[in-house]
Amino acid sequence: MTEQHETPTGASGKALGRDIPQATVTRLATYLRVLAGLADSGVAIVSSEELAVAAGVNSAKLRKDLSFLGPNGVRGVGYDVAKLRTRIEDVLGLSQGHRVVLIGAGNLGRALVGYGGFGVRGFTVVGIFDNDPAVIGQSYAGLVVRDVDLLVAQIPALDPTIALLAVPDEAAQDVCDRLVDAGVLSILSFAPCELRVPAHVQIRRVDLAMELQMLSFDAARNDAPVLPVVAHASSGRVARRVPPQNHPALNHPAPVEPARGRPPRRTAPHSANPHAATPAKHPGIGDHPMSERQRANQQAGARARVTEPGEVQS
Ligand SMILES: NC(=O)c1ccc[n+]([C@@H]2O[C@H](COP(=O)([O-])OP(=O)(O)OC[C@H]3O[C@@H](n4cnc5c(N)ncnc54)[C@H](O)[C@@H]3O)[C@@H](O)[C@H]2O)c1
Repeated sequence: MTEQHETPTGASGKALGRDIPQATVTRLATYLRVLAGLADSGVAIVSSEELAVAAGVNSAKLRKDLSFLGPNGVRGVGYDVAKLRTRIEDVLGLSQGHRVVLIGAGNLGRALVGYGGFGVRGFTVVGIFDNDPAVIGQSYAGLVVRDVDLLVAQIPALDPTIALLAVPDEAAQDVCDRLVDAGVLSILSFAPCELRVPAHVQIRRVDLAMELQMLSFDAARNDAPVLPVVAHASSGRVARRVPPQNHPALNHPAPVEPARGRPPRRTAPHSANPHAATPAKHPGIGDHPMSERQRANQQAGARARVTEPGEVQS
């Protein structure tokens, strides 16, 4: 995500009476996503190592991030998933949920309001505005598109906390000004142009073309073939998928001969060709019976990695 302007201290920092670095806020959103998955799997307690692995950060960074939330977790036991989730939601200002208005019911706008993931995360679209007579009055996601000329008059009743801007570039500043006049304090713009807002208004800009350019640059810099890539929507971090055989998790050392005198270690039968590229088995997984918690955590970790297999941070 391309950050355009932000107030120096986010709402989360204000809520705690202390500053939380923006990078930490971004990672908190990732932890929240992982915790939601753990909770769905019935996991009640999670260790910092498990949570860190599932979130794709090292555990020291995770502990540092969570230290901004005040006392959390029990040494040697872990974090209470439900409590930590509630705490992060509080800090991110998500506890009450958000009411969202969309301006621009075109290709992108309709896709956005049709995306079910916003509602699950507490973002409810409460109003849609457009200026095209052919679009006004149409229904999307159960909402009738309103005339943008009524925006300033109708915003107070809708009481949105966030506005999504999905209008063409040339209309973006005018609509942005109207939103500010109507008292909207947070705007997420998909128009790639710069927008001017007063200092008390937070605006973030999603410039997908710029994200693609950054990936292009990354590929050129590494003089590598362009590989499938993933972008972390929550963090703006860009990652490159690497071929599975290059994934660090598969770079296990070669088997070591058992020490003389010790009983040989039981291993899976070798393939006929000892040099065949069989996938390395992750130590520990499958070797020992797992507790319910470990199994749930493994699933959660796997799920978290499903969208990011073989990635390395660039
Ligand atoms: N579609 C994409 O994949 C995509 C990707 C990245 C960025 N964007 C950006 O998102 C924005 C929207 O793109 P799109 O493809 O949905 O465009 P679109 O033309 O399909 O939709 C734009 C909508 O905005 C409405 N509109 C125009 N002027 C308006 C105004 N003054 N007030 C209210 N509504 C107004 C139009 O009637 C239309 O319904 C653009 O700035 C575009 O650059 C789009």
